Amino acid sequence: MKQMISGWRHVFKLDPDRQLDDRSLEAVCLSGTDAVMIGGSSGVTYDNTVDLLSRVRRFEVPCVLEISNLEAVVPGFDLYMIPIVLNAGHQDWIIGHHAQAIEQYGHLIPWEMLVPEGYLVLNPEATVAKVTKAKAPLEPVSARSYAQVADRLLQLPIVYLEYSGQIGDFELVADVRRTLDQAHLFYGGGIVDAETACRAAAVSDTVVVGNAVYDNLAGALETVAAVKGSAAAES
Ligand SMILES: CC(C)=CCC/C(C)=C/CC/C(C)=C/CC/C(C)=C/CC/C(C)=C/CC/C(C)=C/CC/C(C)=C/COP(=O)(O)OP(=O)(O)O
Ligand SMILES: O=P(O)(O)OC[C@@H](O)CO
Ligand SMILES: [Mg+2]
Repeated sequence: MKQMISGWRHVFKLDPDRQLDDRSLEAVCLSGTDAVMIGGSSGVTYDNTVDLLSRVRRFEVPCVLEISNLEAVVPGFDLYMIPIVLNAGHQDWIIGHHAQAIEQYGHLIPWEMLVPEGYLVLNPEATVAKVTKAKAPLEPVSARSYAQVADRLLQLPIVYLEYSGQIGDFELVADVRRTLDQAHLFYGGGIVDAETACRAAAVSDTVVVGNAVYDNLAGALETVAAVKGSAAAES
């Protein structure tokens, strides 16, 4: 499981709550990206998730579900990504919903298919920040400390610096990356073209591109080659 993710440099995140026509979806799936992640912080339902999964499954690209809502857990994905929002303002988003999920589905959970993600939500204006009442923005020293909780103390395989909807502070991202021991660093937020993608690729392990798919597909598609042609962040 971790081996699969450690090879990912570029991921497109598709939102079941947004419309994407067949030609655009085909371009995304054949773009050379390493994976398509399906998820969003609001409006995700069982029906719109099944629909998007079945459309992506016409292509060979790996497809994973990022669970944000228990009602929208659909079988048939390659992996299930489980966000743990480390700087959430309420424990529900750190472990509460997770415990409830296990209480409800414990015997049905395919543990080997679950991948926990230690999220740091860093754009206070994003829907995800509002939903989770995230303590954001964070000073670099706090971001580094949260990241080390995820990486060293909890041994999470992924630290996800989430700036959804906004370009991040790449100095902070680089700083966090340098503190990591074993976790893989996902960066997401505001990547819209080759230039922004190269900057993110230089300081992270995996670059996630979401909104640009819907807002500027040509720019979004440029990000694949840009990320894959960039040297990874140094360990
Ligand atoms: C095979 C099979 C069917 C197995 C099912 C077994 C099962 C039920 C497993 C569940 C196990 C488990 C522990 C589940 C956790 C359940 C859960 C609801 C946890 C909470 C997750 C969480 C913290 C969600 C908060 C929101 C969040 C971090 C979402 C991630 C996606 C994200 C940030 C999207 C960005 O959103 P976007 O809409 O783009 O934002 P903008 O509008 O700002 O752009
Ligand atoms: O939508 P954008 O801003 O590209 O962010 C990508 C992803 O990190 C969202 O969860
Ligand atoms: Mg979005």
